[in-house]
Amino acid sequence: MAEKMPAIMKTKPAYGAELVEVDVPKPGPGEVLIKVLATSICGTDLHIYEWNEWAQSRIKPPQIMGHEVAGEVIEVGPGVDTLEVGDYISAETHIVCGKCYACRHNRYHVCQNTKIFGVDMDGVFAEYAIVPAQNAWKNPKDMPPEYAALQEPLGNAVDTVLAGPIAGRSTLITGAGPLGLLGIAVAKASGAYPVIVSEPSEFRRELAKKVGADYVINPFEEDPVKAVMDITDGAGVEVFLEFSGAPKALEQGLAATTPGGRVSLLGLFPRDVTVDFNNLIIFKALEVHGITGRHLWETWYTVSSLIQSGRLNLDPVITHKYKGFDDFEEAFELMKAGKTGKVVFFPHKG
Ligand SMILES: NC(=O)C1=CN([C@@H]2O[C@H](COP(=O)(O)OP(=O)(O)OC[C@H]3O[C@@H](n4cnc5c(N)ncnc54)[C@H](O)[C@@H]3O)[C@@H](O)[C@H]2O)C=CC1
Ligand SMILES: CC(=O)[C@H](N)C(=O)O
Ligand SMILES: [Zn+2]
Ligand SMILES: [Zn+2]
Repeated sequence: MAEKMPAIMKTKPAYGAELVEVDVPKPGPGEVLIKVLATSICGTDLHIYEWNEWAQSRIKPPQIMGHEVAGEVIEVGPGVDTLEVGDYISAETHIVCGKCYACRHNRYHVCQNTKIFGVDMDGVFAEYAIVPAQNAWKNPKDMPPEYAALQEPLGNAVDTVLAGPIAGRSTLITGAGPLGLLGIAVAKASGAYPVIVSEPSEFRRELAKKVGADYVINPFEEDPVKAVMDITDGAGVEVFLEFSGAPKALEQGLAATTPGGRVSLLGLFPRDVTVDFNNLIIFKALEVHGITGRHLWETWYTVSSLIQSGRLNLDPVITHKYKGFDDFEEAFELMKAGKTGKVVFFPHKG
């Protein structure tokens, strides 16, 4: 195996990233080295690429980017007895402590000492990468690597959609970015109907329909609340799933939710948000869930089963595939322009 490898690295505290040659890492105690078979771009990677305020407050360049991955174990570090060479794995990105109040209440997804790989340490946008053995998830051998890499964001979508009953429920999804598209796939696979999607990008509304949305709305051209009321004969939706991070979408979604309905909030807002709590939440007795990360490890079992069931319509979600990293800047710029669903890199050109 080569001693050097290409990697997409945040080399300096500024816009963009660089494709650089770095040493192939060695696994330390409790770590494995994987050959990266597929790795996909997350919205968080875009924040790091663009070097927004959050990224400036959290990322310490130089650092290899990326955290959505599928790979083959090629070397096992000292003390690792749960994995062996040849295992086909993906990785939970939250490295949790197991000791804090949250972890001791089985709430690992909100561990108070969470470290995230690809965010707080070198990630997986490379030909080889280090994964903590405690974060490895073993994949069935026949799962396509591009699906296996998507399990991490699919976990966010599963926790959002399945935070309450969904089968047979009318559902509004605001935001059909990569995560919203995965949310549509999970909602449809789980029996939601109708699935109504509010999304201003025409490109992404078309993707939403391909994934299985029953109705799509352009919130910049028509009132989504009125559209939802027309579709639901004035009742509103039973379930509102927020995947946009847009304050207006939040307000519209709450107004479109039927009294007593359920709300799951995954989208991250750019700033503090003002909401009419009395009339949009309290007097409607809405059930509201904040969603983050993935429940460890039950969400991974659910995601893997959903993929293996064949009921998740993932192919329309994966809009761009790249062999190697040479065109990574094109990939990031297309994603920034909202002209993609999920973007997947296959690092090895052979
Ligand atoms: N809570 C968590 O653990 C995580 C949260 N996130 C957040 O989830 C959200 C979705 O992630 P991505 O799909 O990657 O984001 P994205 O930014 O690619 O997609 C957001 C979509 O919302 C659409 N949108 C904008 N204004 C809208 C409006 N008024 N009504 C309806 N749609 C509107 C945009 O056109 C875009 O397609 C982001 O805010 C991201 O930061 C992502 C990962 C984990
Ligand atoms: C930080 C991330 O983007 C990651 N997908 C997560 O679920 O926390
Ligand atoms: Zn992510
Ligand atoms: Zn903890």
